[in-house]
Amino acid sequence: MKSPDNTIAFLGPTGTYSHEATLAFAKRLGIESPDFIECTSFDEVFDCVDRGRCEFGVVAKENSIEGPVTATLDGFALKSTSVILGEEVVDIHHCLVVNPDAKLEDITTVASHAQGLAQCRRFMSEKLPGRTTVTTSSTAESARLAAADIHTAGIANAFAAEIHGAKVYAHDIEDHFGNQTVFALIGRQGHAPVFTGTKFKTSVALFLNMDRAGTLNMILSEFAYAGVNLSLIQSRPTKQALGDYMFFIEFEGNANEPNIQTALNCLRLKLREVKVLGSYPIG
Ligand SMILES: O=C(O)C(=O)Cc1ccccc1
Repeated sequence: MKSPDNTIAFLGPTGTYSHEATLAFAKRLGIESPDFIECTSFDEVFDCVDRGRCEFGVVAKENSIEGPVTATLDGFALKSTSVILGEEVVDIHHCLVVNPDAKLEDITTVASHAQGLAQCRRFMSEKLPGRTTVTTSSTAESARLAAADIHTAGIANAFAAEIHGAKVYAHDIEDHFGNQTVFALIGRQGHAPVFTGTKFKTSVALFLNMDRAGTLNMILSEFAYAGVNLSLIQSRPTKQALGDYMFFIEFEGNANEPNIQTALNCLRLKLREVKVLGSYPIG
């Protein structure tokens, strides 16, 4: 039986980009022999952490081509009580992976995680036009499918191809040079900080009272007045009613700094909820 301590949940199986981020976090945390829980979705990672099945989880937060990972933002904002403890940037180099006996003309279907498919649209329309696309739970899962079926190609990294028995047909098939994804290390609500640093970033989810003119302007003014530099603002539907949105905001600084506490307390007076998702070192 695994102990929750030193156990990290991530989007599996072995060979995903999440796995790579998880190994980097384990190293930074100084965990010598971590136990892992391989999940089939970011939702499941949140569940594992929220229910105390593991101490840590790893979720993809933002991609340089596709932008914020909406499943993760929704997890933080609407579902989970987990907090962000740190970030790790992973370089993403996708390969087209196929069964060792497959030729390109055998391929009728291209499978991958939604992020993988979205990051390789140009390659697919040039080299594999008109093929059926299938969304898999992860990139490494698509390598596993490709290894088992001569007609299915996957989009995954070379390590995933190697361990799941697929062959790399083409390297670096992503649409843009410098494709990177930021992963978040998460822990249960109230988890003590695990990383130290000099520069911090804070993530918050803001829920409005009602749809009123000037609310976004008011939110931005509080941050501007406190001299807080925003690095991300994203609106997401609350899923309560059409047109009902919340804001996911990230800014430089730590939630325990006085000017930031003042800004957040002012927002608490005017908004339905201010959920601090975590302050963690960057850079
Ligand atoms: O499926 C994976 O490997 C993941 O970790 C999710 C993902 C997919 C594609 C780019 C970045 C993260």
